[in-house]
Amino acid sequence: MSPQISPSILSADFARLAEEAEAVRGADWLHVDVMDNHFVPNLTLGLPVVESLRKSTDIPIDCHLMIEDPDRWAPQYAEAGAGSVTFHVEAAAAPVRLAREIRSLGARASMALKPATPVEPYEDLLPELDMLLIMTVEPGFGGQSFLDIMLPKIRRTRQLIDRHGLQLWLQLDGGISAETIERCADAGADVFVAGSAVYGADDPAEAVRRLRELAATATDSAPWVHRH
Ligand SMILES: O=C(CO)[C@H](O)[C@H](O)COP(=O)(O)O
Ligand SMILES: [Fe+2]
Repeated sequence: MSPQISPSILSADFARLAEEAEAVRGADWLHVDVMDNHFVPNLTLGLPVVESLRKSTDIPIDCHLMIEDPDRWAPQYAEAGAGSVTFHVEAAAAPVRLAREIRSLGARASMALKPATPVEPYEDLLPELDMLLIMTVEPGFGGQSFLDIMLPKIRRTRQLIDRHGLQLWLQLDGGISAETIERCADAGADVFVAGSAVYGADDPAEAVRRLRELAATATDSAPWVHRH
């Protein structure tokens, strides 16, 4: 799959969200970070904002739920019209049931792993998912530095996906920029969240194009691509 970019509105102006969505026209997704001040030490926004954003942009919404009790809340984000709903496995009581429920409501089901959560225990769950999110910072805040120590996990996950012949997307979130995206694409990721690197740029739409181009160039020369 050619690389996709999902700008994170965590780094946007929350008082002008519709305009901020327009500023990244051409992006594949709009990444919305929902934080509850329990699962992570920060508080952002919730369902009403997602419902409003959905009506004010054509860009599909990629909801990243950093909340406790996603089993209760995640389906409501699918019902609110999010195109993709990501829950954290560390918070989910029944991840398989939850992924199936999200899918049954018409959204893509995605599961996130914090940096210290290994992928291997979840190998058998992967067919239930449309996307796996590997956090490349500790969740909670934008603008943190990319954790290079995640690269081996990204490579191992790509190998697992390929070994099982799965179509699920591999998303990274945290510290993705023009400086880091190439090594991430080379390691096997194909969906990239970028907050500060996009909304901190003079021209956010141009920043999205440049990130996509850098990832595509790195992917073209990555050995894993040719195994398909
Ligand atoms: O989930 C997140 C933080 O928990 C954000 O999506 C992420 O941090 C994006 O911001 P940046 O690209 O600036 O790191
Ligand atoms: Fe996020």
